Amino acid sequence: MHKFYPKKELTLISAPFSGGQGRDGVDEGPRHLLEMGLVNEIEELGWKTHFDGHLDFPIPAEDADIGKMKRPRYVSNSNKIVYEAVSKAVKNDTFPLTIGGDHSIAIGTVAGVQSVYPNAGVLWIDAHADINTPESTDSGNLHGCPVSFLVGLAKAQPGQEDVFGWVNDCLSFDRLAYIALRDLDVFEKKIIKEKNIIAYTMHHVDKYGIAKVVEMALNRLDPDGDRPIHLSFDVDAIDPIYAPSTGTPVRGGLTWREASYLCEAVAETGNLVAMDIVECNPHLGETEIAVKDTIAVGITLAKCALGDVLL
Ligand SMILES: NC(=[NH2+])NCCC[C@H](N)C(=O)O
Ligand SMILES: [Mn+2]
Ligand SMILES: [Mn+2]
Repeated sequence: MHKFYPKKELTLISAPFSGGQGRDGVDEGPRHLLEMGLVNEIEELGWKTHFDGHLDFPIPAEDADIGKMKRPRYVSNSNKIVYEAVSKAVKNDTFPLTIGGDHSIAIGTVAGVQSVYPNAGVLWIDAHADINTPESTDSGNLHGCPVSFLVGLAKAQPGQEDVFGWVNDCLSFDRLAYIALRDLDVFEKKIIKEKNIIAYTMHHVDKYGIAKVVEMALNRLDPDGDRPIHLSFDVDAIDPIYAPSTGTPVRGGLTWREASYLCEAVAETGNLVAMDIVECNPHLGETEIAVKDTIAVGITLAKCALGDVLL
């Protein structure tokens, strides 16, 4: 029996949002995941699935940059909607599986889970750390910043409109762990070291193997084995050989099986309470097969995390 969701019910939250970065198409990710049979695959694993349709994110009439931040009001308002959907799902004792959309939507998913499980740990699987602050970001793209809002590093500057004021430092540094990192900005490296954030790069995956890395990450994130775990999975953690259709691909990533194993191992803890699958962009990719592969790996990750076993 599932520790947190004994009814084995799931709410599929579709967040077709692309405002956290500049490339069109990532908002089409959810539609492709659904068309390739995501719901059916989940239900075959015995999860009763609720799906109320795609979330709708109104575009603000006025949305000037704030400092370097692009589309700050759009990102903030949309995340409030994601937050409500996720916290409602958890309160109804249904597993929130959120499909994006770009990774900025994890502001809402993590804050939503934390509102019900304030001791939950977050496993952030990504080539990137997404912990830039509105000051440290080079790109101004908020999908590179969600973690900084969650851990309270991002603060509105004097005289600036505080559009993200509602995200109140819900995550402590010791309840965050990274796996698959390989493309960090200077500030991100500095803050990970300074705050002693649990972080396993691809170097560690090479050195210890994925099984040991997941074990070490979980032991540090959840020393007593009783913490709810939120898995936030950016498909660019996976090598572009397997998942090419994503906005910021980085070579040298997880293999298909390493990514699947990671999800299986998290499922085995029985403590998984929420999952995000983000950054599938069906507009990117050289061929139709490239797009299909990327969507297929997204579906595989969900299945593995929801308890699918090979035999
Ligand atoms: N969720 C992502 N794919 N993030 C990529 C972030 C890239 C870069 N670090 C930035 O701040 O813009
Ligand atoms: Mn990311
Ligand atoms: Mn990434």
